[in-house]
Amino acid sequence: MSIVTPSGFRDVLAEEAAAREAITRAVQDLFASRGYVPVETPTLEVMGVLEAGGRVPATPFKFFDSRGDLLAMRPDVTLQVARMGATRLAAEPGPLRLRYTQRVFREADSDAREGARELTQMGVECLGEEGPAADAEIIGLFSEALATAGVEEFSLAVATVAPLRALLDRSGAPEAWKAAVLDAYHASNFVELDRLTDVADPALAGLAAGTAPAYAAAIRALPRIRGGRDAIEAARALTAPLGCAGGLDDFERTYELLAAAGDGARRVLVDFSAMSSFDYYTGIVFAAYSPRLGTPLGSGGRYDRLAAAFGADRPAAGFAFYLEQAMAAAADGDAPAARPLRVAVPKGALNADAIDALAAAGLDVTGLADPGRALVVSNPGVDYIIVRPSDAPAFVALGAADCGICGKDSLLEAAPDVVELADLRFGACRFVVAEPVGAAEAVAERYRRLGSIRVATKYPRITRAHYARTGVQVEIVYLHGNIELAPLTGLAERIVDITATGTTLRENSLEVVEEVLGSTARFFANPCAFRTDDRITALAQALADHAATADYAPIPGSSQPGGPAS
Ligand SMILES: Nc1ncnc2c1ncn2[C@@H]1O[C@H](COP(=O)(O)OP(=O)(O)OP(=O)(O)O)[C@@H](O)[C@H]1O
Ligand SMILES: O=P(O)(O)OC[C@H]1O[C@H](OP(=O)(O)OP(=O)(O)O)[C@H](O)[C@@H]1O
Repeated sequence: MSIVTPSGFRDVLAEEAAAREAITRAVQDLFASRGYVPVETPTLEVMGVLEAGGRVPATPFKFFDSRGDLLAMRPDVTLQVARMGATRLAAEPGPLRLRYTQRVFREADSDAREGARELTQMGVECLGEEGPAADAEIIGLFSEALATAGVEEFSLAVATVAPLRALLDRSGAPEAWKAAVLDAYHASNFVELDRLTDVADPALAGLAAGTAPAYAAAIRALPRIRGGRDAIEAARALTAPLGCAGGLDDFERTYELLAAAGDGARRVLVDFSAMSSFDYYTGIVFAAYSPRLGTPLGSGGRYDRLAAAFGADRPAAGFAFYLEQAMAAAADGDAPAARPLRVAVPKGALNADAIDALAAAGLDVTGLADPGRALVVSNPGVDYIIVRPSDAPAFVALGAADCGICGKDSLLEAAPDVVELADLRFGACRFVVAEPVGAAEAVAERYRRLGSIRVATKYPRITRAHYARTGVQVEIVYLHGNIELAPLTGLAERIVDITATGTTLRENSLEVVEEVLGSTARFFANPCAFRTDDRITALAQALADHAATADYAPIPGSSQPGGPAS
């Protein structure tokens, strides 16, 4: 027997437990003073209830009970409160102001780190109220709660989903295109959003058929709008001519109420990219970011239609934040505002072009091309962190770097929570499936006989996704390099690997049997850094401007110069 806690779970000892208790009491007292009453929700929820809300956060613990119901340990409390409001509280006239402190169970944030799987959420839900005053109450209370928890430095990125929903509804676009746009929004993938909204591109012929170009252009521009009241004006100027500005008047009124409350406006940043990973929100959405942390403190929004999914129509809004995140953000340390921008720079094949691009974007790259054995190069205003390209996503997602550069292949493989900001167009290569020349019959025979083929790769996630799409059974052999060796030595029948010139395949008598995807280098940022540090947006723009004029080789075999990955 191993005498340890399960992965991602831990004991909390007295000193920390006392601090947690004090913060919890202070925050719950604040909620109580505003008329919120306590509720508790069950640890387990029927999976179908969680799924009724749309996208659910990954929950690591799902199982069938003795009655055959599929249950999950709650990954979120809002869905449960909406269910409660639509069932046992359905007859209560309301408005209902509910507060809670609950443990939630989540899959660790990334493959790169085995994080906590049990976290403490504190939050409120207000059922039965709507309009700007109700929205301002919730956002203002969120700000006060974080301050009460000891978080001094944070910003609240606030938006409304109303204009995006209206643009999508009126765009005339096929459902598949709308779903792809929402996915790009949810993933904070500006590069993919730009690709999808380039509806004149023949490559999108089927997916975007019938999409009105003016709506596509507005959908592309909207998430780039951020600022104060001027940002609301800009969103109105963009969407009103298309009849999609509904909801912005209320949003502006909410902003005014927050501004009148003083503290609110100092913290609030209007940012139309601030779409949460949940898609049940119908009006305001917001998330709190600390410049000290790589992941948000918490988030919330208005979800008027969620209760309807459970059979009762009732407007609702709320928020929740993580106690553990608030305590980490409140910890002492250097004020990050004054620190240099930390950029993860790939060594290897992408290094020289990355340095040229950063120099063209105006950064001081002195010493970066020849750092010797140094792994960090510090110049005025910027620290370069020299990483293996496949590690760049982890450094940025976990907040050790503010932003970075690596191939789209490395991003797809790591699937990190980052904001993909620019296609830098260098490092063009393509992923292919290859096998020894003349082996086709033997591979087909093996598949007939055994029902699967062995595929060697350095990219198991990309490979698994490709075969899931094509419906072929494979056994993945994970290698770290010289993948071409696998079929030559009998370790596997095929490989999934990068090719650029095709020389390596040719010299090892391998031929391409399928195309998987194309890849170019990307500039990407930590979501918190992106929303708290303006230098990142400026750098992304400068890098994109440079990429637009630079003369890079296109993705081999692609008609689009430096074209995007699929
Ligand atoms: N032959 C190639 N031509 C063009 N681009 C390439 C080629 N091979 C790789 N790339 C691109 O350059 C990136 C870095 O490649 P490099 O060979 O430096 O990485 P690596 O040594 O394999 O590092 P890691 O093991 O961290 O992935 C790849 O992720 C891909 O985006
Ligand atoms: O089509 P080509 O221009 O010949 O390029 C293809 C080669 O480049 C990459 O290897 P890399 O240099 O990254 O080494 P690795 O095998 O160690 O990953 C890839 O894995 C191929 O081996």
